Amino acid sequence: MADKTEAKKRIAELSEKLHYYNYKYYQESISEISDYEFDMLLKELITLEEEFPEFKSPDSPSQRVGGTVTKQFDTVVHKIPMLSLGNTYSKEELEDFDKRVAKGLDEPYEYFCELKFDGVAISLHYERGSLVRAVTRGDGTKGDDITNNAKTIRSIPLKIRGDNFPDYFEARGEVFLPREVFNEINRERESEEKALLANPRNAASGTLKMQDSAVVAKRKLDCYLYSYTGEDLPINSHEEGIKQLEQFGFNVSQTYRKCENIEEVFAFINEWEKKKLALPLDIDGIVIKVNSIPQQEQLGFTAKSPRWAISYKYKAESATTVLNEITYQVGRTGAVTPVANLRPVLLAGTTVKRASLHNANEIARLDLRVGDTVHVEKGGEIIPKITAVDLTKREVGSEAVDYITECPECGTPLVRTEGEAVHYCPNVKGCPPQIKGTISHFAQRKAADIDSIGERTIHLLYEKGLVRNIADLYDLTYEDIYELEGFKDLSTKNLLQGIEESKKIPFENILFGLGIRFVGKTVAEKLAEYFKNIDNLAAANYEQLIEVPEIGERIAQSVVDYFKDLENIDLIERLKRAGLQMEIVEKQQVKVGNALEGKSLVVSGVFHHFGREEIKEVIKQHGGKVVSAISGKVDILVAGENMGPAKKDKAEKLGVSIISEEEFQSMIEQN
Ligand SMILES: NC(=O)c1ccc[n+]([C@@H]2O[C@H](COP(=O)([O-])OP(=O)(O)OC[C@H]3O[C@@H](n4cnc5c(N)ncnc54)[C@H](O)[C@@H]3O)[C@@H](O)[C@H]2O)c1
Ligand SMILES: [Zn+2]
Repeated sequence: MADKTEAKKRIAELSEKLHYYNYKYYQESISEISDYEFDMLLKELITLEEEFPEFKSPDSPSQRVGGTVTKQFDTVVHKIPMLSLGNTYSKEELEDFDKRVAKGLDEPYEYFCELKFDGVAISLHYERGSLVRAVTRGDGTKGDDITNNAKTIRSIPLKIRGDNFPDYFEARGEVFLPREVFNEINRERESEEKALLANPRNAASGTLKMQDSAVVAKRKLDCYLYSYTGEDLPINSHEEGIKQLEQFGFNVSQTYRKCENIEEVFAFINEWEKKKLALPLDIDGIVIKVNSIPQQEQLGFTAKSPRWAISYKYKAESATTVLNEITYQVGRTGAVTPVANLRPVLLAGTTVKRASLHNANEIARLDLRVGDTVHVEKGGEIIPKITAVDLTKREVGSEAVDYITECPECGTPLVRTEGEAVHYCPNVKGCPPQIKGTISHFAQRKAADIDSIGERTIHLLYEKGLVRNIADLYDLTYEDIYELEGFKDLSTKNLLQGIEESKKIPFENILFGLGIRFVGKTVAEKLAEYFKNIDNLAAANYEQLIEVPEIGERIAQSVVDYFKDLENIDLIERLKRAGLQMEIVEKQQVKVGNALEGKSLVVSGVFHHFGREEIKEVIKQHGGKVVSAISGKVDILVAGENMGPAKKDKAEKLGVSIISEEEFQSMIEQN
């Protein structure tokens, strides 16, 4: 692009776009475009700015770390800036990097390679061996003080191991959400019908900026450290820093490798491209660092990143194909999901024919039309998605998608609640996929656990008219099942056995299995524990329901609505008669010690070594009783981080003894 005016215009355009995506990404933890698309826009900007330096502004996205500090936390100025990393998706550019290093040093050097963990950067400050502060990267020069949130991460040591440490140092690394935990959170959110979290990185970033550390603690974040930083530290190489972090007791991922030359780096890259799916967390590439610290100093920094390091990013695999048709799926709750039916295309080793489109907004955002040529991408996720439309290939006369107005399965007009993205079929009790979905929801492992009944069997039972709701399962006879296609004596007996076994399943699981809207597994447990049996729960009114800890308005209303429906009451009567568990069985307490015998305790705040429920359990195991409110009858208040001052005042006034988590631990360890 030689034209000056055009270049100026494009630079302004790119800068504005990148500022916007940065804002979304760092402030709201939302990715509106893929990282690859973002990086390509940034690359275009850098190239243009090199050609036309007169248009490069000091606050260009090419010159600064993308984040900022927020108002909700105290601001901390970094003693040593926290920078970004240059990145590339191409091996040629990596070779160019190696050439620049060779030229800049003019002596032998080696690399230290690490995985590029896809999370959020953090700096942990240690004074005389104790954690005093945890800070986000922010804009690179100053970040947010998120110490309380970081302390909920159990692998971060509050005190480091050994006694040979500098007065002050920083351990820098990446906070992340393990993929398993992420999936678990989303399964839970799905059953509560909350919007799903987009990916583990954005979820980790959103979590770290939450105001309530107790909620953060539940999210089970983890952290890998990869940099030992400070002034005049007694180390000569990055490798020595890593070893030092390990000795201090930090969580260092055992995936790094020292490489003698760029060929070994390439081997490392290729190896992890295959192995990365087996890791407990997502990585988006490899970080290559010059190992020697004096050499790092010699190479120095640009405004935004070190010259002695670079990240090689794995490109999410993508392909181009044609959108043949949009079909619509109806789920258990009646939610309608549009599905893109594609001309089959090979992507990341599998043939892709379909991609999820989420909802009507997504179709509008992509401005998708039947017949369009589209880009599909498969990142860490299993289900491919459409990332963009190739407008140059759009056929003339193509028309915007007319979203369906009636349920494709039962013909009922769809509804869309104000402010919600999703359309629903309201015919809960008559819409086939909703009925079948309700039954498979009930049969799942976390609910009634009838593993001998799969989707296919449910379909057959439905088609034969044998099952219209979950209570019908308990009326099934040997003959009913034996006559189903594919069933023999043994499989029939197995299915009946599975149904019989479900009568022993605890009440809280059955309650979850009923599929009351917004009542996920955790909520069902809370309700069961509080109301003890189904009759109490059915009799509870809205006010009583929102009294229950962690039960919000939406859930309370949904429970009230459920039990108002006489068909549901009838269903529950039938389940009771069939012999299902409709009340909780109090757990037998395992006795571990008697240090707290006869004492009443209140727990408050966030704990480092225990989860909230866990500490209550431990108290009971040692003979203590857990109560929820401070009163004159309480003996001990176990105070975690971030305990409310009002609670503390009250406890002091009433003469309740207040102990720390550490004191609590030594109390119970004494016997
Ligand atoms: N999709 C979007 O809308 C959007 C918007 C803004 C940024 N982004 C993405 O974020 C990138 C910019 O973020 P960035 O400036 O943090 O750069 P970066 O994430 O590409 O690299 C720097 C970061 O890598 C992390 N890291 C992980 N493992 C590391 C290791 N072993 N050693 C050192 N650092 C390690 C650190 O957090 C460090 O801050 C962009 O390139 C883009 O891919 C995407
Ligand atoms: Zn329907």
